[in-house]
Amino acid sequence: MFISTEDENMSLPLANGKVLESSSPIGSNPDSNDDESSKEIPSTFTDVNVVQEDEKFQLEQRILNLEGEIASLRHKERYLDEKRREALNKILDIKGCIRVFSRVRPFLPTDKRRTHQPISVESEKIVVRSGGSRKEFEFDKVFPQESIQENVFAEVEPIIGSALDGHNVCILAYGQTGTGKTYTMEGSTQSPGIILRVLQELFHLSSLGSSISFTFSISMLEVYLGSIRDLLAPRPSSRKYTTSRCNLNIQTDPKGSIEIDGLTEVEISNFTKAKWWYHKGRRVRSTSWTNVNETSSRSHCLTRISIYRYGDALGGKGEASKLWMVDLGGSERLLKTGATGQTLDEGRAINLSLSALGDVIAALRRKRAHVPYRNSKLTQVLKDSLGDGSKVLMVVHVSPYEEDVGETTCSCTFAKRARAAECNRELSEESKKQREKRIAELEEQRKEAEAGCTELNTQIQKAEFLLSENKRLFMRKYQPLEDEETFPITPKENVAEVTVTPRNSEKGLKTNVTNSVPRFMSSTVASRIRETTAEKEIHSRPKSLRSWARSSMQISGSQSNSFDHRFSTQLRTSNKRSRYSETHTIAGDIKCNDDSDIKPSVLPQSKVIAPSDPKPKRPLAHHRRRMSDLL
Ligand SMILES: Nc1ncnc2c1ncn2[C@@H]1O[C@H](COP(=O)(O)OP(=O)(O)OP(=O)(O)O)[C@@H](O)[C@H]1O
Repeated sequence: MFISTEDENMSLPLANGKVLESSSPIGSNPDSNDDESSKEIPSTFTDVNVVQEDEKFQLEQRILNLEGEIASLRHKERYLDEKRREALNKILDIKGCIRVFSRVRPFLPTDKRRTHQPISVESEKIVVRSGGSRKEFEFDKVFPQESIQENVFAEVEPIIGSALDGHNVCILAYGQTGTGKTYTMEGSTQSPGIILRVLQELFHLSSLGSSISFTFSISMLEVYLGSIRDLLAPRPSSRKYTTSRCNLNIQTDPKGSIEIDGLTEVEISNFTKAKWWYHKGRRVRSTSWTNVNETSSRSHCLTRISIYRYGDALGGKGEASKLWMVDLGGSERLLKTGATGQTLDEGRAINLSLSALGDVIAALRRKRAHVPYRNSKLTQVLKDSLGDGSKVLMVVHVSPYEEDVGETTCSCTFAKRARAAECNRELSEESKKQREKRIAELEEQRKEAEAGCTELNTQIQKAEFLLSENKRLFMRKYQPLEDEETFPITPKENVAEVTVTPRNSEKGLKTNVTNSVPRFMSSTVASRIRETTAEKEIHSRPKSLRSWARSSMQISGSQSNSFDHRFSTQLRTSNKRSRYSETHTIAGDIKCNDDSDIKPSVLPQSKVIAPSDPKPKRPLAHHRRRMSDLL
């Protein structure tokens, strides 16, 4: 509501919606013709000034209250989110940090060898019968032949939440060659496998209302004959191909985090782009024909999704985690596969690294002081995603055929080594029941906390909307001239703009902004502490994460979601500009038609490239060859 003063014809908001009816000066005599009185400042002005001051104060107060309310809601949200994460973590810990599933491949329509089936499935057990002997192998979950991709994914799904919560996660497909590892991980067009479903779920979960924002990026590599190859590097036609794609080095930072030198990393902003990049990478993977599988994978194919979390709910801190999805090369009896020459070498290399993986997992399970990661490239790459605090899920694939009983037994024995110590097998029936009860309780707690977080998030969004409206009103009324140019950008947004300017100028600009603003706009003690802590963390952080974390720290200073969005856009645009030349060089001849995905931070040891035209091109098949080619 506004009133007009007779003399100045200026509009002013009335506090608490009250209307000042009279246009005559309050407290003065309207009939008086006293000349002196006309020389004095009319009391109307004084009253109007008082009203104006009062309104200004009230508006400021309202803004401060809203800020307080938002801070308190965020605090509650953080608490509930912590509870949710704790409950999920406990559930996964009870279930085992290394979980092992088994999937039995169905008979294929093309196969006639169905005479006698040596494998049977009994509640989470695989029973292998051969030559009068009977062996039982217990798993956390067994998928019989008739299982479909959805059944498998339903069991994988909870671990995705863990990855989003900041844990490193590793999903591995293990098994004899031709038993369906690639089918499980990659699937077909009609029945997509774990990788695409995980990607879809990541985008889905991250889009649900939360104060935490996520960015994802994808990298793909294969461990081939003991060396690491970048599957998303520029095309083979590029001159840089040989040097950039092959034999990458593995680096460990002081905190034990693993980074691969020069590995291409692409920011994926949506599922379609993620899918496109994944298909691009997998087409380059080395495959070959063997007696056992027409398109046998000759390497271990690793897909890494790097997850970056940031937002106020994390108290201004940014976090990064990795989600590895690994289609291991098939363990094989070299005689049986009919491999010779290079294919034989590939088979040997695969077997050696699988055995190294088995040793690592067994050492972790037994909590040995020494874990032999260094014995293969595969285990070196996965080092920080197999050990402490990580969640590992292995799907062991077995063949339904009689003649594969030997390999099936080997695979199941491998799985037995890998299973967590606290697996069901060692528990009595009573303990199992208690364990299930505890899991149900925790699941209940997790759901409650999750619902609470969603509710709080809605409240925060409402309060943030009111806050931004009140701030706009304040700016319009009381700072119209000096802020005309920047309006409707709030002071926080000004701070955000500072993040994209060189670090040297940051302080000065921040100080200026702070000095010229009303008290609700200057940082509170809490926010200053938060910023200082975040800054300290950034400087103690590995170099690779700093640039990103710095941005996220300042993002956390924002107070509205819409602002977060605008800020990210600004940041991206800025990063895009500053890295354009780098992107261009690295991407080589990869065509960029949408550079909005350029990663907001650069892991210095990795190449970051802009996405290409999302129209899949002809398979590159550079390493693809058939046995016939070798003869
Ligand atoms: N659950 C399944 N349902 C239908 N077909 C399957 C299933 N599992 C595997 N197959 C089929 O079996 C064949 C071999 O599977 P796949 O290539 O996935 O095996 P693999 O274990 O990855 O082999 P390798 O280790 O040699 O790469 C493929 O034709 C695949 O489509």
